[in-house]
Amino acid sequence: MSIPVIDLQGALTLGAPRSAEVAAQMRAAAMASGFFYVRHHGVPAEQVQAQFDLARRLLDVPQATREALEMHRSPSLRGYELMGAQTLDATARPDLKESFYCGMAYPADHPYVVAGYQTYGHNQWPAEVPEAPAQCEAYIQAMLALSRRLMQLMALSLQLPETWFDPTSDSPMVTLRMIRYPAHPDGADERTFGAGAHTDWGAITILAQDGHGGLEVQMPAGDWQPATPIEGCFVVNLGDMIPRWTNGLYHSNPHRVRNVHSSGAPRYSIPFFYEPDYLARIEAVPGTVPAGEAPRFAPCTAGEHLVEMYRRTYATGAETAAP
Ligand SMILES: O=C(O)CCC(=O)C(=O)O
Ligand SMILES: [Fe+2]
Repeated sequence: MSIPVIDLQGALTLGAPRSAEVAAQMRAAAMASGFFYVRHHGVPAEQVQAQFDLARRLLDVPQATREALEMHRSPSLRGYELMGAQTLDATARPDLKESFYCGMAYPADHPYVVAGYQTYGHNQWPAEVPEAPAQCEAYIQAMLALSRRLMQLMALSLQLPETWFDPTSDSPMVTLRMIRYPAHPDGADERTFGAGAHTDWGAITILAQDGHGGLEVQMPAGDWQPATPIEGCFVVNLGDMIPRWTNGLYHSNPHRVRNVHSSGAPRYSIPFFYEPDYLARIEAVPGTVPAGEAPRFAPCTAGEHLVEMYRRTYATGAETAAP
């Protein structure tokens, strides 16, 4: 089994002619590995390239800046993740990666910012990269539009009205992360990873990766397959909220990274994590719980779920954090 490429041409707007065909392809992928590539996604190649250039500048700031803007200094866990700070697979060594996190610029008087909900507001930007806030906000808006459309196609794939999930997206929790993986060390043991095996926690992840490769996905049979970079495509994968929403019909599969194919160069990747509104209730949608059976997951809010996942993978004891 391999990871399918889904062509979004003719399916990028509500009711577009290829929507049903694309929804059927999504359903098949979601019931298998929970991973697929998207082609003709509407985001210009130049914008993606510019984001990689920015990632390099953001991660090249002096170490003192990275430490001063360390993510746990921000109530919403935005800023720099230092090398080795996260352990995505609790049985492995700390991840060999560093990253910069940012999110949507919600205004200070937004009720969720006022309430102090994690992931709302409070970005930390390095003075060395003055173009970062505006450029990241534009990229986030492009990713958010694509995420919302993918959620509409997912609704369609579940025989629901295309707009079914729209009300859960009023004030979404979104995280943009720019990651750098150093070359995998020579002689590294089998417990060493750039990102240890994990499932994503949210709804949809849209990943831009550079040309090196290194991402591997665990297929339903248990084997690990490379998610080889494909020019012009994003990798999309489903996070843990989707099995909750679909009573386990759709999957969020484990994946991991080892930067072993880059001939010693660092690997950059830019995942965008789309999660619904903090207060959105995540429970099985109609048609997914067989008659006479109880739902497989207890209902929860999206915020409760996310906060718990950050707590589990960062060793700092902070109440809240994202893969
Ligand atoms: O870098 C990658 O290719 C994947 C990163 C990832 O899985 C994550 O940040 O959740
Ligand atoms: Fe991930």
